[in-house]
Amino acid sequence: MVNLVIKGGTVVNHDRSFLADVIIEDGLIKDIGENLAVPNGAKVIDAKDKLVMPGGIDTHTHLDLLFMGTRTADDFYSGTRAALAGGTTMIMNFILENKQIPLLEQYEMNKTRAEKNACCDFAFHACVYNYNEQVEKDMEILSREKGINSFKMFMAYKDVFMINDADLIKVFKKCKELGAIPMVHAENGDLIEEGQKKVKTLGITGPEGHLLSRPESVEAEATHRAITIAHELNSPVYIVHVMSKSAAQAVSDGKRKGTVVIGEPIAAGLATDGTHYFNKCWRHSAGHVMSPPLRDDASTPGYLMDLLANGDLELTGTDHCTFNTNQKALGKDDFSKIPNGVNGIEDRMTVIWDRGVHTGKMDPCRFVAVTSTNAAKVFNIYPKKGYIGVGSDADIVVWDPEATRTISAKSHHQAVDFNIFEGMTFHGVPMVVISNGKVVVENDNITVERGSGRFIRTPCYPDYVYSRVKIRDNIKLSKVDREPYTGPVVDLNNQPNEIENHQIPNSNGNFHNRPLTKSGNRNLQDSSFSLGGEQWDDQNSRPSTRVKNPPGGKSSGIY
Ligand SMILES: NC(=O)NCCC(=O)O
Ligand SMILES: [Zn+2]
Repeated sequence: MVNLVIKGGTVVNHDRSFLADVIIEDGLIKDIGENLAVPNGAKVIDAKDKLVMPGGIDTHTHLDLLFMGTRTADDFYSGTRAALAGGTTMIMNFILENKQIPLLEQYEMNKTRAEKNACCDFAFHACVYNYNEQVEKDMEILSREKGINSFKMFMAYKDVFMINDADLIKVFKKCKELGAIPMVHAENGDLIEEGQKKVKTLGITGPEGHLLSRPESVEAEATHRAITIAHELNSPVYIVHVMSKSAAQAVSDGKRKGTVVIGEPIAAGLATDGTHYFNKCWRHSAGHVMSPPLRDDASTPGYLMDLLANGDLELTGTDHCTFNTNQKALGKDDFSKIPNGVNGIEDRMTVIWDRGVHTGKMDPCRFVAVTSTNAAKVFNIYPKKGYIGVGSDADIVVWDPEATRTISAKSHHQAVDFNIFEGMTFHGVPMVVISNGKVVVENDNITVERGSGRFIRTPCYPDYVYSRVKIRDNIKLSKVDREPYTGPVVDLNNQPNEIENHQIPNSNGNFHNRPLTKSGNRNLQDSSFSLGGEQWDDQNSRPSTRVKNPPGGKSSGIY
């Protein structure tokens, strides 16, 4: 393999940055230091005034996915090529096939496709739609033998992928037993079904119906539910694509309560918004349809970026799931049939640099953490990935922080004919991208090799996620030592009839629900309201019940 030397740049890791040269040999980082000698025959990359950072890890992609009746525009080749063009050197794709196909078979199908076509390294998350013995067995094999440490469940897509709460809890428990990470798509699928019916009844068929039928509260409720389940089980939980302020707030609150919750915003949610659903152009509007939807509150992207900067949100993906306009058009007369998904695999790094670092919200080290290192830690592949250190994989991006890029579907490398960031100019551009020790992007020239990407196994029990869980599991609840109760115990077989005891007819023949007090008076918790003006205890003497002067004074008006 050709050796490389990156000369004179500023190495940026998640924890510090420093001036250094980086020597790469056989796909690995061989040495890091100032003024290193250039080995014979090595190619030199001038990184003066540039940043040398770990290549991005996109935690959430859907390449080569058959979804809502049609296959994504980007497959493993075009998708990973575009990823590299944008400075991302590893993707994590969802195994999401027809749920009738056993999970293990789904895994083999995806692995074969990716190994043949991917140009950068890849890992997988598996999806689980229900729980039974077969699923349990497959989860065990996937996590113990096949290198999968994450399982996603959909709380939405009713009758397609949606899992019920009882099974969701079982999968969480199984994940915990295996040291895997339960991930959730958090939206309330039942409420979405109601929302879609309601919106259609109003005659709304266009893409705005997508947003209107999936309001923020539907996302926030499911996010809160998933975090509550995790909290009660002392399990970690990973919330994919946090799209709204209130869902993000649920993640923040969960963290404050001590739940091990990992929140993943995506490029789309960090730089554009749901006002596009109201655009007069159907193509434009439908091009933004994804789930959960972008929010029509224009301050949401900035809010999500704030939380990404302060640590409440942890890492970033794209949910890259692209459909061309003629595919989106499957829903031209019914918004609920528009294939869900948007682009981002190529755009994410630039978008986050611009909206995160260029705005002063985060420093370059935090940028590295949220685009690469934290993903490597969460999925247990750090410091092989996500780090510029001796022995780490040579997945590196030489970054120009000042250069700008104007995004357009005409010039991007994603196979889709639409880009949600069309015409937007962002600061921060990859000048050189190195994948597995090879230069694959240099000044806009892309030289990738189909099938060169390797499958990266993600081992169970990542410390970053599980160390707190393990400690807490050892903290046992202790009982209170006390003298046993020796007094009488009521005999349940010898009770007066409950109905006779509790329901007392009033003079109208209606029933009050509470028994008399010990002194024989009406229980004040019981309503004394009667339309007839009569009270069931009218015959008993009561302390003054007539109010001559009502609060607020006597009225002399007519009313
Ligand atoms: N997100 C989306 O709109 N499409 C991909 C499937 C999913 O993740 O929900
Ligand atoms: Zn997704």
